[in-house]
Amino acid sequence: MTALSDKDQMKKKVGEYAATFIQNGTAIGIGTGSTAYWMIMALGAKVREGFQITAVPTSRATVELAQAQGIPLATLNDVDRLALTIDGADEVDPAFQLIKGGGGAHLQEKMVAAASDRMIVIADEQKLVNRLGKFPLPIEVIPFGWKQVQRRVAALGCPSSEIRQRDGKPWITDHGNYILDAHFGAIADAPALGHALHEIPGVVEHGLFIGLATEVLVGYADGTVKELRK
Ligand SMILES: O=C(CO)[C@H](O)[C@H](O)COP(=O)(O)O
Repeated sequence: MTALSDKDQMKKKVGEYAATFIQNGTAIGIGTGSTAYWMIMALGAKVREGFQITAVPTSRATVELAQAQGIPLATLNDVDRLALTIDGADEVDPAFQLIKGGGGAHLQEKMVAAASDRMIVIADEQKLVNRLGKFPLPIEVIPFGWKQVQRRVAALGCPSSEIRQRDGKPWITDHGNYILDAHFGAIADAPALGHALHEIPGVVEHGLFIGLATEVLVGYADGTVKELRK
């Protein structure tokens, strides 16, 4: 097995640490991405030791990973509320506002987080920012007429954006849509921008997570994990 990079070590530490927050007998949301991967692997080990859990996955990729680990799954329609969601992020600011959607799963991730009593964000230290916006903001859009959405996004102060591509073709989300990656630069008022984006016909969901994260766990290069408080 190849050695993990320093960054992957941070992700592994924080993902595994987060799994210790999961309580036996609860229903939880499980995130998507390379940090959530380690939390799901650790959860799989707990399940094999007899832990009783029901997990609502946030993407098809997470369904496959969790199934391979033998983690019992449910859909969001099967549950009333979730005790906890654990998920990664692309950027985290001091007010625990997030940019998510680097993996294009932010639509389901936001629905699952919103149905959860707590959202624990797991991130390596490189994800911490003073102001959101260096990471391009993922916006899930209906393929029909997406250029109209792009114009409206530009009018909100976004100088450039592009449809996410794979192998020269638009990358398609789990829900059959495109992702518009919008380069806003430093975002002065994330809640206001989030509301404005929701006013654009054709926007399905954007990657600004406001008022959802309750706790942030950060993995540092020295191997430590810190729990941030607001
Ligand atoms: O929002 C996400 C997927 O839609 C991920 O949580 C985010 O992109 C962070 O991913 P990673 O842990 O691989 O850096």
